[in-house]
Amino acid sequence: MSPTRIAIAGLGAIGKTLARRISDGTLPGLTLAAIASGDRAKAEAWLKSEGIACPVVDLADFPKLADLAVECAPASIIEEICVPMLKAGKKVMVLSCGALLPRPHLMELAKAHGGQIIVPTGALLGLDAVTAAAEGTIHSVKMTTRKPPVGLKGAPYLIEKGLDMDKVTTPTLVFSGTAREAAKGFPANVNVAAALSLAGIGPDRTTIDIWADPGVTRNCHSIEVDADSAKLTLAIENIPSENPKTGRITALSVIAALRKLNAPLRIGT
Ligand SMILES: NC(=O)C1=CN([C@@H]2O[C@H](COP(=O)(O)OP(=O)(O)OC[C@H]3O[C@@H](n4cnc5c(N)ncnc54)[C@H](O)[C@@H]3O)[C@@H](O)[C@H]2O)C=CC1
Ligand SMILES: O=C([O-])CC(=O)C(=O)O
Repeated sequence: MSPTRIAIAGLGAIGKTLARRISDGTLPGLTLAAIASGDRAKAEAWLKSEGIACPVVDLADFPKLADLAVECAPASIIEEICVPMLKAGKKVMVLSCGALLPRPHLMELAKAHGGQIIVPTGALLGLDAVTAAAEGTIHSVKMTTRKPPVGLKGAPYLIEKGLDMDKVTTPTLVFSGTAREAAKGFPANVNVAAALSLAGIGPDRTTIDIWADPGVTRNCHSIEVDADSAKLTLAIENIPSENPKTGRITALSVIAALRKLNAPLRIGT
């Protein structure tokens, strides 16, 4: 069987970890085929320093070079990454999944051309159980996120409300609303809420409270799901990566999902 060719869009905290792990050959049946970066020269210099041989290309070139593209770039360029791949009937693994909520046409494009959008569990946990519960009836899904203020800095919602994260000295509830509203107001901070909503009862019935908490050093998410099959109480404390907004486990979740693509034994839903 020929190897599955993987492209990476975005060579940041997640993309660099992926590039290292795919190129070192520890993921059977996968090869690193292409990378797209916001800064081509910087990307080429980093790849050289790591001894990774991989072309840096334009996003439009992905469909001819790769079978699956991992989107780990700013949410604002999700269309540029997904549209060419999906039109070619290929797969895209999307990390900026909050940006999927206002873009149902991307799912339609996947359906029309036989492509697929894969949202990995990412910085969260329990999406296996939530998707299983969704095959029955889920009554409610509530999430609480608690991050160090620096992990929320720059969010459009905070800027709009004039909330300065440098001035937060006590735990502060900065947002309470639906996953859809959270994805819009915090596009680089709570993709996890979007993933949870897509797994369960959708972005308008999934709710989230976001706390800026100077007392925590990790990105903490807790989830309560009430369903006719089970009651779930889930919690994760993510150690930040080189990007304080992004937990280290996110790239590992992508690697685990990629490993499952061709695995002879597949664990979990
Ligand atoms: N679903 C989940 O559980 C999680 C999702 N995320 C999301 O994943 C995405 C990536 O996260 P990080 O790696 O931490 O971000 P990052 O900011 O470290 O890296 C993003 C990279 O994209 C590059 N980029 C900018 N414009 C580009 C373009 N036109 N083409 C290609 N690359 C471009 C930037 O130069 C940067 O290196 C973010 O949207 C983040 O919010 C992060 C953590 C968890
Ligand atoms: O917890 C993390 O590490 C990242 C996070 O919330 C997200 O992007 O959704």
